[in-house]
Amino acid sequence: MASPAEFNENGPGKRPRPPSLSPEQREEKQSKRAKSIAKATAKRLKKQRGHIPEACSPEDVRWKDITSLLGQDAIQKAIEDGTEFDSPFPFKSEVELEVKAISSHGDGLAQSDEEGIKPWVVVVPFCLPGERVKCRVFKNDRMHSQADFMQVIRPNPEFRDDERVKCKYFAKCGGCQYQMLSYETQLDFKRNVVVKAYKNYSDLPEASIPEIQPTMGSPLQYEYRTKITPHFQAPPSRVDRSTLEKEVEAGGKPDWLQIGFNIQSQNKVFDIEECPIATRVINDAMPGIFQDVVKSIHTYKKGATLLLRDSLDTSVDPDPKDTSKDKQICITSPHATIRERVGDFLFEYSANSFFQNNNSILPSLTSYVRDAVAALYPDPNDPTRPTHLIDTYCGSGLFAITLSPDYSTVAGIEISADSILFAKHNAKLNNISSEKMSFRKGDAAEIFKTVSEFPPDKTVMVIDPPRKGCDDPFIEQLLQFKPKVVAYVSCNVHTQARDVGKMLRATQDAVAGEGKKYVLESLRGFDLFPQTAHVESVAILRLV
Ligand SMILES: C[S@@+](CC[C@H](N)C(=O)[O-])C[C@H]1O[C@@H](n2cnc3c(N)ncnc32)[C@H](O)[C@@H]1O
Repeated sequence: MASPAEFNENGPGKRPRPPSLSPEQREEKQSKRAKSIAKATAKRLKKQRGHIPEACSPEDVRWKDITSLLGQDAIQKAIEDGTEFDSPFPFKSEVELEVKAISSHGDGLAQSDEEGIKPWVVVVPFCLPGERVKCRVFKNDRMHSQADFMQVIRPNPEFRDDERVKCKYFAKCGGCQYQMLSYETQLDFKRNVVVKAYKNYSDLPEASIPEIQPTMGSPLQYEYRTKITPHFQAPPSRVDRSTLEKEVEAGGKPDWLQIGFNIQSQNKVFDIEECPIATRVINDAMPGIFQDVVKSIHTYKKGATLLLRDSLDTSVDPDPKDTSKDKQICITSPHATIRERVGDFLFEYSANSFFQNNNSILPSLTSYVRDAVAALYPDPNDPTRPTHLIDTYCGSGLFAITLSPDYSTVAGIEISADSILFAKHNAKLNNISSEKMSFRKGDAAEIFKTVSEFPPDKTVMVIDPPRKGCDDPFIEQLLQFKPKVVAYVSCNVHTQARDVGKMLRATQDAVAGEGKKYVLESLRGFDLFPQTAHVESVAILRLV
């Protein structure tokens, strides 16, 4: 027999019908429900928004790689189910996974092969597609986790040969994760980064993107880096300064003092004795420089970053033609002047300002840009051949000076006052007259105010911005000025793809039917940083 609770006017086992609500009560109830849904949605969106990375940021580039591995359907389903943040791998769990792909930053993208595990990617450094790895999860994010590499369980011999690794800190240090690869494979992987960048960020039809050329390799694959910046932390507060002073005077090195680079994925420094990608003079100078830090560590209140830069000896008079007195030295003062040769040109710049960090590839890089533009005008008597060059984001004049033999008039612009002083000095050093070449300090977009006498249809514009790429006012003014050729050199192929896409699309829309639009003539990656996943890229655009 049914109990009173089970037996009611609606019949046995049925819930009692709630008393009917007045219209006001119903309205109040609906409004409460709407508010609570809005609050939950806002909370959820806030959580999600925190996870939506800025376009072209490293997180966004990684997300594109993850999306491509998981597929849009799996992501859409997880969003609909509200499970895109529910990791199957708890924090600190140790898991064995299959590496399915490599990200644009050189990390393995791994997945579980266990049945029933939801679509999820684990980003693991130091492993390669086709390998089985063991890793420890340290962060969970949207549809992916990040993990520390622990061990390769099943290597992929097609790619990996650990005998190739030259650095004793491999997999402890966060850098140089491609050392187990042949150099050929490193260049292939980097070419694929350029391919993906243009696919994901240019928003251009496939037909507008030329076949991406093989990545230009670096003549030196170790001992190439002309600048390194190891760092160390200040004495902990528990340490008594005078005891410390006595300890270091007696030749001791406190255990807590580590001078070097950060441990992979940690904010913790480890001691280094060498850095095989840094030049020989930097490695030779390193022990003495570190010893000076140890001796004076009691004087530091904060941690510090050291600067070690390879330079020609600047106590010798500079001579672009005479290399007989060239001697490499290691410079540590940020206020010193650094000197380098690039092909037949000599450059000087302030130690604390920008200069490319791999001198060995600079002649190939600069002559590639020069030749790629010249190749568009194979006939030397072609009256349409460009005569004017504008070097934007010019630093101390690298492209303006090395390309200058092909042009009658050259202008450069750069935001750093120091670099502009050196650009002017470098023009003189290389015997280029101030009538032919001028530099000014300012935001890149300001160049358009000063080049009114430059004929746009005979002007080549080099663009070499920082990682964030060009800002919109710059691109807008470039599109008004319309230089005949644009050579876009970039240390971030993703922002380059975005900017090149804007330039092509804008001219396509603005002058449809008139026949004046930018086309992408060529695209090529440059390996300025062998053993790392980083790639630079040169895009040549022409107005046709
Ligand atoms: C990637 S470096 C290239 C420098 C030079 N082309 C070279 O290869 O040595 C980018 C340069 O852009 C400069 N820069 C950054 N923002 C700028 C801006 N808004 N306008 C002009 N120059 C800028 C930096 O100071 C830096 O020298």
